[in-house]
Amino acid sequence: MSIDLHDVGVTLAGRPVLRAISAGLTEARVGIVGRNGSGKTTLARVIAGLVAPDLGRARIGGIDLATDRRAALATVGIIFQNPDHQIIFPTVLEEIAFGLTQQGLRAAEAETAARAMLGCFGKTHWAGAATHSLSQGQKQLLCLMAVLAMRPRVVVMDEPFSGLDIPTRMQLTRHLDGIAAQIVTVTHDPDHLHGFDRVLWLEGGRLVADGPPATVLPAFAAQMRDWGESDDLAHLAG
Ligand SMILES: Nc1ncnc2c1ncn2[C@@H]1O[C@H](COP(=O)(O)OP(=O)(O)OP(=O)(O)O)[C@@H](O)[C@H]1O
Repeated sequence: MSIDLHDVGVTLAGRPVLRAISAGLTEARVGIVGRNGSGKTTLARVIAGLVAPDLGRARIGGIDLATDRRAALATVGIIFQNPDHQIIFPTVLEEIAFGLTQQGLRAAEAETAARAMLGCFGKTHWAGAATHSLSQGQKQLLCLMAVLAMRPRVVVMDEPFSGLDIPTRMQLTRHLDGIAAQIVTVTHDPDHLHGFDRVLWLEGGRLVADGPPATVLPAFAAQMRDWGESDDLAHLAG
């Protein structure tokens, strides 16, 4: 898929949060890095069609997802930073089946497809489990399965590893490695972007670097270290 961002600007509560972001993203794995408040989540939401740019335009495969919600549901899935903000149903099966019914499947078809998705991850025994009883890592995996069940061509993930212990993170990474969809991952941790094809670095809502991880990540890490060692809090993102 081609994610086309052309001069994207977003203003929230009277403040510019994204400014003149332009990029054509066709790579399979794209990372978005930046400090707290740099605009990463907002850009992820623009790409997922949840936030319409105030300036410029954002399209995926030529479709403007902010105005065509039906196309958005069929094309792109988003996994939020906190799975508790995403999960709404009492059981795992219902949670996965919901998106499928939204896409037009009958209840029985959706349930069959949801069970098949659980099977892909070796989790058929989770079907009747109460969603509130899952650990954070299990909830992240549930959100991933719920999104993948809808067969999106693009998956946007906002800090998918926050709050996960190392084994859970490794398991989730293995699952993600096998996914054919284009993945856009937001993170402030360069270590989470091994094997990625391209990295966008945001600072104060602007794109300050865009290129291969081997170029962008060392520069980003060096700048973060510099600011971390400085006592001048004027560097803090607002
Ligand atoms: N709904 C909103 N209304 C007003 N301001 C907002 C809103 N959402 C985000 N902002 C502001 O926009 C800026 C960018 O926020 P965003 O969440 O996109 O950054 P981020 O890089 O994802 O941060 P973090 O790493 O802390 O999650 C911040 O200054 C934030 O306070």
